[in-house]
Amino acid sequence: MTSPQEDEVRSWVAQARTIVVKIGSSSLTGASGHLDARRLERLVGSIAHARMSGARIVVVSSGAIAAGFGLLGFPSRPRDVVTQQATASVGQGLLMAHYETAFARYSIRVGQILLTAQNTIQASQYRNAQRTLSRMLDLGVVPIVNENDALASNEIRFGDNDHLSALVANIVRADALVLLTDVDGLYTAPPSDPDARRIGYVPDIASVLRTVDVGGSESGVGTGGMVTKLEAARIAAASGIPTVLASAEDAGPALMGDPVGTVVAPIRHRGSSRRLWIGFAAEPRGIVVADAGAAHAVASGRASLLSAGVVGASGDFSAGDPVWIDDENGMHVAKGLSGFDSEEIPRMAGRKTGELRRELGPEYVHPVVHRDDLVLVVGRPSDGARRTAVDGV
Ligand SMILES: Nc1ncnc2c1ncn2[C@@H]1O[C@H](COP(=O)(O)OP(=O)(O)O)[C@@H](O)[C@H]1O
Ligand SMILES: N[C@@H](CCC(=O)OP(=O)(O)O)C(=O)O
Repeated sequence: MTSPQEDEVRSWVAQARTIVVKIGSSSLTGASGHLDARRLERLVGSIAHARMSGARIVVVSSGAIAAGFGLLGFPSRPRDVVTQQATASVGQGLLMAHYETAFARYSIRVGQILLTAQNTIQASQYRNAQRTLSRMLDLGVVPIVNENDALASNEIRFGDNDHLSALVANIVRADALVLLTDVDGLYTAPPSDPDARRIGYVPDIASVLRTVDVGGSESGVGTGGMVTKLEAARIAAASGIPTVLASAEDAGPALMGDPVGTVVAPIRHRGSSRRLWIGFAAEPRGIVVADAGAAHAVASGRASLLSAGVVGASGDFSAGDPVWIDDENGMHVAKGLSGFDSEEIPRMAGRKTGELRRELGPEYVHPVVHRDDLVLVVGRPSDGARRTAVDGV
Protein backbone atom coordinates (compact mmCIF):
# COMPACT_ATOMS: atom_id res chain seq x y z
CA MET A 1 0.00 0.00 0.00
CA THR A 2 1.58 3.37 -1.01
CA SER A 3 1.25 6.19 1.53
CA PRO A 4 -2.03 8.06 1.08
CA GLN A 5 -2.28 11.87 1.21
CA GLU A 6 -3.38 13.54 4.44
CA ASP A 7 -6.73 14.66 2.91
CA GLU A 8 -7.52 11.11 2.00
CA VAL A 9 -6.82 9.79 5.50
CA ARG A 10 -8.87 12.61 7.03
CA SER A 11 -11.74 11.70 4.70
CA TRP A 12 -11.59 8.08 5.93
CA VAL A 13 -12.02 9.41 9.46
CA ALA A 14 -14.92 11.63 8.35
CA GLN A 15 -16.66 8.63 6.79
CA ALA A 16 -15.87 6.18 9.60
CA ARG A 17 -18.84 4.05 10.58
CA THR A 18 -17.33 2.75 13.82
CA ILE A 19 -15.04 4.98 15.88
CA VAL A 20 -13.16 4.24 19.10
CA VAL A 21 -12.62 7.43 21.10
CA LYS A 22 -10.08 7.26 23.90
CA ILE A 23 -10.35 9.93 26.58
CA GLY A 24 -7.30 10.31 28.79
CA SER A 25 -7.39 11.28 32.47
CA SER A 26 -5.77 14.60 31.54
CA SER A 27 -8.85 15.48 29.43
CA LEU A 28 -11.30 14.87 32.25
CA THR A 29 -9.55 16.68 35.06
CA GLY A 30 -9.01 20.25 36.20
CA ALA A 31 -5.84 21.81 37.55
CA SER A 32 -6.32 20.01 40.89
CA GLY A 33 -6.25 16.61 39.16
CA HIS A 34 -9.85 15.89 40.21
CA LEU A 35 -12.58 14.92 37.78
CA ASP A 36 -14.05 18.01 36.11
CA ALA A 37 -17.72 17.28 35.33
CA ARG A 38 -18.02 20.23 32.94
CA ARG A 39 -15.13 19.01 30.79
CA LEU A 40 -16.72 15.58 30.67
CA GLU A 41 -20.09 17.07 29.65
CA ARG A 42 -18.50 19.11 26.85
CA LEU A 43 -16.77 15.99 25.53
CA VAL A 44 -19.98 14.00 25.70
CA GLY A 45 -21.68 16.76 23.68
CA SER A 46 -19.20 16.26 20.81
CA ILE A 47 -19.42 12.47 21.00
CA ALA A 48 -23.22 12.53 21.14
CA HIS A 49 -23.23 14.74 18.03
CA ALA A 50 -21.15 12.16 16.14
CA ARG A 51 -23.39 9.36 17.43
CA MET A 52 -26.52 11.21 16.33
CA SER A 53 -24.96 11.68 12.89
CA GLY A 54 -24.92 7.90 12.58
CA ALA A 55 -21.46 6.82 13.79
CA ARG A 56 -21.17 3.81 16.09
CA ILE A 57 -19.02 5.01 18.97
CA VAL A 58 -17.04 3.16 21.62
CA VAL A 59 -15.58 5.35 24.36
CA VAL A 60 -12.46 4.11 26.13
CA SER A 61 -12.32 6.36 29.16
CA SER A 62 -9.67 6.75 31.82
CA GLY A 63 -10.42 8.85 34.87
CA ALA A 64 -11.48 6.33 37.52
CA ILE A 65 -8.47 7.07 39.70
CA ALA A 66 -8.90 10.82 39.16
CA ALA A 67 -12.58 10.52 40.13
CA GLY A 68 -11.80 8.45 43.23
CA PHE A 69 -8.85 9.98 45.05
CA GLY A 70 -10.70 13.07 46.28
CA LEU A 71 -13.58 10.96 47.58
CA LEU A 72 -11.10 8.98 49.67
CA GLY A 73 -9.49 12.10 51.07
CA PHE A 74 -6.13 11.74 49.28
CA PRO A 75 -4.52 15.10 48.42
CA SER A 76 -3.27 13.82 45.04
CA ARG A 77 -3.38 10.76 42.81
CA PRO A 78 -1.94 7.82 44.81
CA ARG A 79 1.33 6.39 43.52
CA ASP A 80 1.32 2.78 44.67
CA VAL A 81 -0.52 0.31 42.48
CA VAL A 82 -2.76 -1.28 45.13
CA THR A 83 -4.05 2.08 46.38
CA GLN A 84 -4.58 3.14 42.74
CA GLN A 85 -6.63 -0.01 42.18
CA ALA A 86 -8.75 0.56 45.29
CA THR A 87 -9.18 4.22 44.31
CA ALA A 88 -10.24 3.27 40.78
CA SER A 89 -12.91 0.97 42.18
CA VAL A 90 -14.39 3.94 44.07
CA GLY A 91 -14.00 6.38 41.17
CA GLN A 92 -15.31 4.12 38.39
CA GLY A 93 -18.88 4.26 39.72
CA LEU A 94 -18.81 8.04 39.89
CA LEU A 95 -17.27 8.28 36.42
CA MET A 96 -20.04 6.10 34.98
CA ALA A 97 -22.71 8.11 36.79
CA HIS A 98 -21.41 11.25 35.07
CA TYR A 99 -21.38 9.57 31.64
CA GLU A 100 -24.86 8.15 32.24
CA THR A 101 -26.31 11.58 33.06
CA ALA A 102 -24.42 13.45 30.35
CA PHE A 103 -25.40 11.03 27.54
CA ALA A 104 -29.00 10.82 28.83
CA ARG A 105 -29.42 14.49 27.82
CA TYR A 106 -29.16 13.25 24.23
CA SER A 107 -31.30 10.16 24.94
CA ILE A 108 -28.22 7.95 24.42
CA ARG A 109 -27.76 4.84 26.58
CA VAL A 110 -24.33 3.86 27.81
CA GLY A 111 -23.01 0.52 29.09
CA GLN A 112 -19.90 -0.22 31.13
CA ILE A 113 -17.27 -2.72 29.97
CA LEU A 114 -14.23 -3.29 32.20
CA LEU A 115 -11.44 -5.33 30.61
CA THR A 116 -8.20 -6.77 31.90
CA ALA A 117 -5.22 -7.57 29.65
CA GLN A 118 -6.02 -11.22 30.41
CA ASN A 119 -9.42 -10.79 28.72
CA THR A 120 -7.70 -9.74 25.52
CA ILE A 121 -5.04 -12.48 25.69
CA GLN A 122 -7.46 -15.42 25.88
CA ALA A 123 -9.17 -16.15 22.59
CA SER A 124 -12.51 -17.15 24.15
CA GLN A 125 -12.68 -14.03 26.35
CA TYR A 126 -11.65 -11.86 23.39
CA ARG A 127 -14.51 -13.34 21.36
CA ASN A 128 -16.96 -12.75 24.23
CA ALA A 129 -15.92 -9.11 24.45
CA GLN A 130 -16.28 -8.90 20.65
CA ARG A 131 -19.82 -10.32 20.74
CA THR A 132 -20.99 -8.10 23.59
CA LEU A 133 -19.52 -4.90 22.16
CA SER A 134 -20.95 -5.65 18.76
CA ARG A 135 -24.45 -6.23 20.17
CA MET A 136 -24.22 -3.03 22.23
CA LEU A 137 -23.35 -1.08 19.07
CA ASP A 138 -26.21 -2.73 17.18
CA LEU A 139 -28.53 -1.59 19.96
CA GLY A 140 -27.30 2.00 19.61
CA VAL A 141 -25.58 1.90 23.02
CA VAL A 142 -22.29 3.75 23.59
CA PRO A 143 -20.00 1.30 25.43
CA ILE A 144 -17.76 3.00 27.99
CA VAL A 145 -14.64 0.85 28.36
CA ASN A 146 -11.94 1.11 31.00
CA GLU A 147 -9.30 -1.24 32.28
CA ASN A 148 -10.62 -3.36 35.14
CA ASP A 149 -8.09 -1.73 37.44
CA ALA A 150 -9.20 -3.49 40.60
CA LEU A 151 -8.63 -6.96 39.14
CA ALA A 152 -5.76 -6.35 36.72
CA SER A 153 -2.69 -8.20 37.95
CA ASN A 154 0.35 -6.06 38.38
CA GLU A 155 2.57 -7.81 35.87
CA ILE A 156 0.27 -7.53 32.89
CA ARG A 157 -1.66 -4.37 33.65
CA PHE A 158 -2.10 -2.03 30.72
CA GLY A 159 -1.75 0.85 33.21
CA ASP A 160 -2.67 3.46 30.61
CA ASN A 161 -5.63 3.07 28.28
CA ASP A 162 -3.85 3.84 25.00
CA HIS A 163 -2.83 0.25 24.28
CA LEU A 164 -6.26 -0.98 25.41
CA SER A 165 -8.01 1.45 23.03
CA ALA A 166 -6.04 0.10 20.05
CA LEU A 167 -7.01 -3.47 20.97
CA VAL A 168 -10.63 -2.37 21.37
CA ALA A 169 -10.40 -0.80 17.90
CA ASN A 170 -9.37 -4.24 16.63
CA ILE A 171 -12.08 -5.99 18.61
CA VAL A 172 -14.87 -3.83 17.15
CA ARG A 173 -13.17 -3.57 13.73
CA ALA A 174 -13.20 0.22 14.00
CA ASP A 175 -12.70 2.50 11.00
CA ALA A 176 -10.93 5.14 13.09
CA LEU A 177 -9.23 5.53 16.47
CA VAL A 178 -9.36 8.99 18.06
CA LEU A 179 -7.02 9.58 21.03
CA LEU A 180 -8.06 12.68 22.96
CA THR A 181 -5.56 14.19 25.35
CA ASP A 182 -4.33 17.51 26.77
CA VAL A 183 -2.03 18.37 23.88
CA ASP A 184 -3.15 19.28 20.35
CA GLY A 185 -1.28 16.48 18.61
CA LEU A 186 2.15 14.96 18.24
CA TYR A 187 5.09 17.35 18.54
CA THR A 188 8.64 16.87 17.32
CA ALA A 189 9.68 16.90 21.01
CA PRO A 190 7.85 17.09 24.35
CA PRO A 191 5.82 20.35 24.25
CA SER A 192 7.81 21.78 27.17
CA ASP A 193 10.71 22.06 24.67
CA PRO A 194 10.44 25.57 23.10
CA ASP A 195 11.60 24.25 19.71
CA ALA A 196 8.89 21.57 19.56
CA ARG A 197 6.66 21.82 16.47
CA ARG A 198 3.36 20.08 15.84
CA ILE A 199 3.26 17.36 13.19
CA GLY A 200 -0.07 17.39 11.31
CA TYR A 201 0.32 14.20 9.35
CA VAL A 202 2.23 10.96 9.88
CA PRO A 203 2.23 8.90 6.68
CA ASP A 204 4.62 6.32 8.11
CA ILE A 205 4.37 5.56 11.83
CA ALA A 206 7.50 3.41 11.79
CA SER A 207 9.71 6.34 10.73
CA VAL A 208 8.12 8.67 13.28
CA LEU A 209 8.76 6.13 16.01
CA ARG A 210 12.44 6.32 15.06
CA THR A 211 12.76 10.09 14.69
CA VAL A 212 10.40 11.92 17.07
CA ASP A 213 11.46 12.65 20.63
CA VAL A 214 8.54 11.41 22.68
CA GLY A 215 8.34 11.66 26.41
CA GLY A 216 6.12 10.45 29.19
CA SER A 217 3.20 12.26 30.73
CA GLU A 218 3.86 15.80 31.94
CA SER A 219 0.35 16.32 33.28
CA GLY A 220 0.69 14.52 36.61
CA VAL A 221 -2.62 12.69 36.06
CA GLY A 222 -1.98 10.89 32.76
CA THR A 223 0.06 7.72 32.67
CA GLY A 224 1.73 6.81 29.40
CA GLY A 225 2.42 10.16 27.74
CA MET A 226 3.06 10.21 23.98
CA VAL A 227 5.03 6.96 24.03
CA THR A 228 1.96 4.82 24.63
CA LYS A 229 -0.16 6.87 22.22
CA LEU A 230 2.30 6.26 19.38
CA GLU A 231 2.38 2.59 20.30
CA ALA A 232 -1.43 2.54 20.06
CA ALA A 233 -1.22 4.35 16.70
CA ARG A 234 1.31 1.73 15.50
CA ILE A 235 -1.06 -1.13 16.38
CA ALA A 236 -3.93 0.69 14.68
CA ALA A 237 -1.84 1.51 11.58
CA ALA A 238 -0.72 -2.10 11.23
CA SER A 239 -4.37 -3.12 11.55
CA GLY A 240 -5.49 -0.80 8.73
CA ILE A 241 -7.03 1.79 11.06
CA PRO A 242 -6.22 5.56 10.89
CA THR A 243 -5.54 7.31 14.22
CA VAL A 244 -6.20 10.94 15.16
CA LEU A 245 -4.25 12.36 18.12
CA ALA A 246 -5.97 15.54 19.25
CA SER A 247 -6.77 17.80 22.13
CA ALA A 248 -10.03 17.02 23.96
CA GLU A 249 -11.01 20.61 23.18
CA ASP A 250 -11.03 19.64 19.49
CA ALA A 251 -13.08 16.46 20.00
CA GLY A 252 -15.87 17.61 17.67
CA PRO A 253 -13.68 18.47 14.67
CA ALA A 254 -11.42 15.45 15.32
CA LEU A 255 -14.41 13.11 15.09
CA MET A 256 -15.59 14.82 11.89
CA GLY A 257 -12.23 14.28 10.16
CA ASP A 258 -11.40 18.03 10.19
CA PRO A 259 -7.69 19.01 10.04
CA VAL A 260 -6.93 19.18 13.76
CA GLY A 261 -4.25 17.37 15.76
CA THR A 262 -2.14 14.70 14.10
CA VAL A 263 -3.53 12.05 11.81
CA VAL A 264 -1.61 8.79 11.41
CA ALA A 265 -2.12 6.82 8.19
CA PRO A 266 -2.85 3.12 8.19
CA ILE A 267 0.00 1.21 6.57
CA ARG A 268 -1.80 -1.81 5.29
CA HIS A 269 -5.22 -3.07 4.49
CA ARG A 270 -7.04 -4.49 7.45
CA GLY A 271 -6.18 -8.13 8.18
CA SER A 272 -8.52 -10.78 9.47
CA SER A 273 -9.74 -10.36 13.03
CA ARG A 274 -7.95 -13.58 14.00
CA ARG A 275 -4.60 -12.43 12.64
CA LEU A 276 -4.99 -9.10 14.44
CA TRP A 277 -5.63 -10.96 17.67
CA ILE A 278 -2.57 -13.19 17.11
CA GLY A 279 -0.42 -10.18 16.31
CA PHE A 280 -1.38 -7.77 19.03
CA ALA A 281 -3.13 -9.51 21.89
CA ALA A 282 -2.31 -13.20 22.05
CA GLU A 283 0.32 -14.12 24.65
CA PRO A 284 2.47 -17.05 23.41
CA ARG A 285 2.47 -20.09 25.69
CA GLY A 286 5.56 -21.75 24.25
CA ILE A 287 8.12 -21.85 21.48
CA VAL A 288 8.47 -24.00 18.37
CA VAL A 289 12.03 -23.87 17.02
CA ALA A 290 12.49 -23.92 13.25
CA ASP A 291 15.69 -24.88 11.37
CA ALA A 292 17.32 -22.27 9.12
CA GLY A 293 15.44 -23.33 5.96
CA ALA A 294 12.03 -23.36 7.62
CA ALA A 295 12.67 -20.08 9.47
CA HIS A 296 13.61 -18.47 6.14
CA ALA A 297 10.52 -19.90 4.41
CA VAL A 298 8.20 -18.69 7.20
CA ALA A 299 9.89 -15.26 7.26
CA SER A 300 9.20 -14.90 3.52
CA GLY A 301 5.54 -14.59 4.52
CA ARG A 302 4.21 -17.31 2.30
CA ALA A 303 5.00 -20.63 3.96
CA SER A 304 3.46 -22.68 6.75
CA LEU A 305 5.79 -24.25 9.31
CA LEU A 306 5.97 -27.96 8.48
CA SER A 307 7.23 -30.64 10.85
CA ALA A 308 10.19 -31.38 8.56
CA GLY A 309 11.63 -27.95 9.47
CA VAL A 310 10.94 -28.17 13.22
CA VAL A 311 13.82 -28.99 15.54
CA GLY A 312 12.04 -28.83 18.89
CA ALA A 313 9.51 -27.14 21.16
CA SER A 314 9.39 -25.78 24.69
CA GLY A 315 6.59 -24.70 27.00
CA ASP A 316 3.31 -26.36 27.80
CA PHE A 317 0.67 -25.61 25.17
CA SER A 318 -2.29 -27.24 23.47
CA ALA A 319 -3.32 -27.28 19.82
CA GLY A 320 -4.83 -23.86 19.05
CA ASP A 321 -2.67 -21.99 21.60
CA PRO A 322 -0.43 -19.09 20.51
CA VAL A 323 3.30 -19.89 20.25
CA TRP A 324 6.45 -18.17 19.07
CA ILE A 325 8.23 -19.62 16.08
CA ASP A 326 11.93 -19.02 16.81
CA ASP A 327 14.99 -19.68 14.72
CA GLU A 328 17.85 -21.73 16.17
CA ASN A 329 19.54 -18.54 17.46
CA GLY A 330 16.55 -17.75 19.65
CA MET A 331 15.21 -14.91 17.47
CA HIS A 332 11.45 -14.65 17.02
CA VAL A 333 10.41 -15.19 13.40
CA ALA A 334 6.65 -15.36 13.81
CA LYS A 335 3.81 -15.74 16.24
CA GLY A 336 1.09 -18.23 15.43
CA LEU A 337 -1.41 -20.79 16.57
CA SER A 338 0.04 -24.25 17.06
CA GLY A 339 -1.63 -27.10 15.23
CA PHE A 340 -0.48 -29.60 17.90
CA ASP A 341 -0.02 -30.04 21.65
CA SER A 342 3.51 -29.36 22.90
CA GLU A 343 4.12 -33.02 23.81
CA GLU A 344 3.29 -34.15 20.24
CA ILE A 345 5.89 -31.99 18.57
CA PRO A 346 9.15 -33.79 19.55
CA ARG A 347 8.13 -37.01 17.79
CA MET A 348 7.05 -35.08 14.69
CA ALA A 349 10.16 -32.89 14.50
CA GLY A 350 12.27 -33.36 11.37
CA ARG A 351 9.81 -35.78 9.72
CA LYS A 352 8.50 -35.35 6.21
CA THR A 353 4.78 -35.69 5.39
CA GLY A 354 5.08 -39.27 4.10
CA GLU A 355 6.87 -40.42 7.25
CA LEU A 356 4.28 -38.73 9.46
CA ARG A 357 1.44 -40.48 7.64
CA ARG A 358 3.16 -43.89 7.83
CA GLU A 359 4.50 -43.70 11.35
CA LEU A 360 2.04 -41.50 13.26
CA GLY A 361 -1.17 -41.57 11.20
CA PRO A 362 -3.01 -39.25 8.79
CA GLU A 363 -4.15 -36.89 11.58
CA TYR A 364 -0.51 -35.71 11.83
CA VAL A 365 -0.40 -34.60 8.20
CA HIS A 366 -1.02 -30.88 8.62
CA PRO A 367 1.30 -27.96 9.32
CA VAL A 368 2.67 -27.39 12.80
CA VAL A 369 1.64 -23.75 12.26
CA HIS A 370 -0.47 -22.94 9.21
CA ARG A 371 0.49 -19.79 7.28
CA ASP A 372 -3.05 -18.35 7.74
CA ASP A 373 -2.56 -18.65 11.50
CA LEU A 374 0.72 -16.76 11.82
CA VAL A 375 2.02 -13.22 11.74
CA LEU A 376 5.65 -12.31 11.16
CA VAL A 377 7.49 -10.58 13.96
CA VAL A 378 10.81 -8.83 14.35
CA GLY A 379 12.55 -8.81 17.68
CA ARG A 380 14.31 -10.63 20.41
CA PRO A 381 12.47 -12.51 23.15
CA SER A 382 13.67 -9.91 25.65
CA ASP A 383 11.81 -7.14 23.78
CA GLY A 384 8.57 -8.67 25.06
CA ALA A 385 5.55 -9.65 23.03
CA ARG A 386 3.93 -6.23 23.12
CA ARG A 387 6.88 -4.35 21.69
CA THR A 388 7.67 -6.84 18.98
CA ALA A 389 7.02 -5.49 15.50
CA VAL A 390 4.32 -7.44 13.71
CA ASP A 391 4.63 -8.16 10.01
CA GLY A 392 7.58 -5.78 10.01
CA VAL A 393 5.65 -2.82 11.47
N1 LIG B 1 6.52 14.52 21.35
C1 LIG B 1 5.45 14.80 22.11
N2 LIG B 1 4.36 15.40 21.54
C2 LIG B 1 3.25 15.67 22.28
N3 LIG B 1 3.12 15.40 23.60
C3 LIG B 1 4.17 14.80 24.23
C4 LIG B 1 5.37 14.47 23.52
N4 LIG B 1 6.21 13.87 24.38
C5 LIG B 1 5.57 13.83 25.58
N5 LIG B 1 4.35 14.38 25.51
C6 LIG B 1 3.42 14.51 26.66
O1 LIG B 1 2.33 13.56 26.55
C7 LIG B 1 1.24 14.11 27.31
C8 LIG B 1 -0.04 13.38 27.03
O2 LIG B 1 -0.02 12.10 27.63
P1 LIG B 1 -0.77 11.78 29.03
O3 LIG B 1 -0.44 12.83 30.05
O4 LIG B 1 -0.49 10.36 29.36
O5 LIG B 1 -2.26 12.04 28.63
P2 LIG B 1 -3.59 11.16 28.77
O6 LIG B 1 -4.02 11.26 30.19
O7 LIG B 1 -4.49 11.89 27.83
O8 LIG B 1 -3.30 9.75 28.32
C9 LIG B 1 1.26 15.54 26.91
O9 LIG B 1 0.65 16.37 27.87
C10 LIG B 1 2.75 15.86 26.75
O10 LIG B 1 3.27 16.48 27.90
N1 LIG C 1 -7.66 2.95 34.24
C1 LIG C 1 -7.06 4.14 34.81
C2 LIG C 1 -6.31 4.81 33.69
C3 LIG C 1 -5.05 5.39 34.13
C4 LIG C 1 -4.57 6.55 33.24
O1 LIG C 1 -4.20 7.55 33.79
O2 LIG C 1 -4.64 6.43 31.88
P1 LIG C 1 -4.33 7.61 30.80
O3 LIG C 1 -4.97 8.88 31.27
O4 LIG C 1 -4.99 7.08 29.60
O5 LIG C 1 -2.86 7.75 30.64
C5 LIG C 1 -8.16 5.09 35.34
O6 LIG C 1 -9.31 4.99 34.92
O7 LIG C 1 -7.85 5.94 36.17
